[in-house]
Amino acid sequence: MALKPVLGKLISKRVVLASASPRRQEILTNVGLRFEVVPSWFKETLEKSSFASPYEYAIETAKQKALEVANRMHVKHLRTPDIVIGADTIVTVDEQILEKPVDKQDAYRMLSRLSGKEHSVFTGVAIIHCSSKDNQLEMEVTDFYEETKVKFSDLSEELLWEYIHSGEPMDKAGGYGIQALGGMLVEYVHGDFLNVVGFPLNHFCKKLVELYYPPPKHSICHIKHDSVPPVDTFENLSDGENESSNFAEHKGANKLDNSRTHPSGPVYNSEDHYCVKTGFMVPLENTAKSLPTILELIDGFRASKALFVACKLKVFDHLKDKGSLNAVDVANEVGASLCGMERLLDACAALGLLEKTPQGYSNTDSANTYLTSDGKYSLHGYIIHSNEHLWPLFTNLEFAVKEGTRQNHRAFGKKTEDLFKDYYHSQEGKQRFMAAMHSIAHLTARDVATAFDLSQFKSACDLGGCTGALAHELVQIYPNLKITVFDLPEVIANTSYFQPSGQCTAPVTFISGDFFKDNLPEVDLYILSRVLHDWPDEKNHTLLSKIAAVCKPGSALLVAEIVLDEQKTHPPRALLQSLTMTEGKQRSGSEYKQLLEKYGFMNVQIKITENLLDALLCFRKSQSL
Ligand SMILES: Cc1cn([C@@H]2O[C@H](COP(=O)(O)OP(=O)(O)OP(=O)(O)O)[C@@H](O)[C@H]2O)c(=O)[nH]c1=O
Repeated sequence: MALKPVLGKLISKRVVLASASPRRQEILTNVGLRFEVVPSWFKETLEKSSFASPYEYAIETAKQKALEVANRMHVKHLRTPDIVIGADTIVTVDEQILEKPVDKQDAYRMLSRLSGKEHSVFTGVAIIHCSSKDNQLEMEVTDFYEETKVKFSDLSEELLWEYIHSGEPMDKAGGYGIQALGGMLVEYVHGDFLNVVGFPLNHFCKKLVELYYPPPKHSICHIKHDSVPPVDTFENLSDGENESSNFAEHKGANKLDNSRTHPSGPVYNSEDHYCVKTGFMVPLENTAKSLPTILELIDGFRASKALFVACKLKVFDHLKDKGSLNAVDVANEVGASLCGMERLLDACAALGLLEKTPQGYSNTDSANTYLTSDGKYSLHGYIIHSNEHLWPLFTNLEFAVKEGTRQNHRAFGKKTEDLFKDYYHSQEGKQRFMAAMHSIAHLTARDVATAFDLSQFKSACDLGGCTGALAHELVQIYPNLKITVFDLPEVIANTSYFQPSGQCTAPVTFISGDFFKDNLPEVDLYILSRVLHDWPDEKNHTLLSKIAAVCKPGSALLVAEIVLDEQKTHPPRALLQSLTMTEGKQRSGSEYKQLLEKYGFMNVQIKITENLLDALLCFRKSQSL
């Protein structure tokens, strides 16, 4: 299938997936779609009895999820997205709609209803095209649904509970995940498997074909018995010499239907495809589903380096201050050659980081937010660290893989310990390292702080809390919390630069110490953010034993780390990070649980936040170890 023409239509657009579902993100990423994830805040509380059929409920929920995100992004003066995609998956059995279970008992009720029976999985999808006129948001909604039938084997009580205790059912409609352990419960699947997983990719692509490649009038036909238009392949698509394939220009000809995908709607007939043009087309035999991803991976390093250099030269900072500038001005501001700067600016525009107009170049909203050194969620520090520290390490990745050791000696001519000392001894190195840590901590702080309700805790200590970014967020959310940031003296001495302005910083105090050696304060809640993955087992043993010794029964430990899925293949960021780590390691949810339980921390709860860090909360059990 030549997928590129259809997905290629979205390449220059700002596509937003209004979903927190990691499965949806993965399905769309796997086919090379580039999008941002903005989970919807729409509560799934529509009155089910007011819908004539379950799929109408799923479509309406999907639509509301996407509308909420489109409106929120517009109102917050972020750049209005071009396309917002929302989806909702439900399971229906005996005319009942099953969504995500609220607790284990609920999961039990759902799974025992599904046992031995065939049920339907519906995913409703809404694609919203947005535009902004006079600051008014205009939206055109296209929606559709897909149904897949699934049959479960008879499930014994034992198997059912074992499955529930695996934790898998909790964030999934119907209380199962067909893509993982839940697959073992399934006798057959009739229809699109990915629809069950959470996103009907095939139907989605067909819908895009309908929207972006409307048929010439003579090819319109009506079909009778299918909710899916009969476009069997995407290969014979072209931009058409006289046929614009631009969505906006075609709205009239092939008006977006705001209703269900209806059997009698205008659709393609697969035999009537028109005008195959060269250009964007990739011959069928040379193309593969994964080609866009592979090409992106091949070029990924160029994009990263272009971003790093633009940040290092403070291009985004200059553009933020000056508004729109031409290449000559930017080159002069940063002391670069004109021809080099022109190419860099064009590359940044192509990557969607800058806007290019006849007047010059200007920052996109994302660049202002993330890439300037004083942006609201500035990643500048992390980008500079990536350029100066991680890039040289990755250049030596081949040696790291062959030798199984960190490559600091090759990358920097220094052993790891000496390099670390250097960091802390040179003011520049220290600030750079702290700025990198601060970037990530600040960006993730809200999601980590709200992953669990922490209002019961009165005192907390963030061990290795560095600049206090998480601590400051915590005290904003939990005004009764007093929190201590505990870190090495050389870190604490440099925290003042990172303190938030306009916020009362009194409930956050800083203590110097080495958490491997010094006494830890007695508090209700200990926090380890991005610590455990970094150290070898012996060091974690020392640290967790010390926390366990001082932590009173009922007190808790909050851990913020990337939590791998049980197959340890997701999220890719964590696995790529591991490539240059040799002492520590990334862990799955069950591995963290096991580690924490070993030190007497029970009731381990895990929250996958969809941000760069996930969160785990556990409580010190009452009897001593
Ligand atoms: C049947 C089944 C469902 N799911 C997941 O169930 C969630 C449904 O809930 P939702 O309300 O549609 O989505 P969400 O996860 O709450 O995300 P959001 O879009 O933000 O509402 C989605 O995750 C799906 O993948 C699986 O992963 N595997 C399966 O076999």
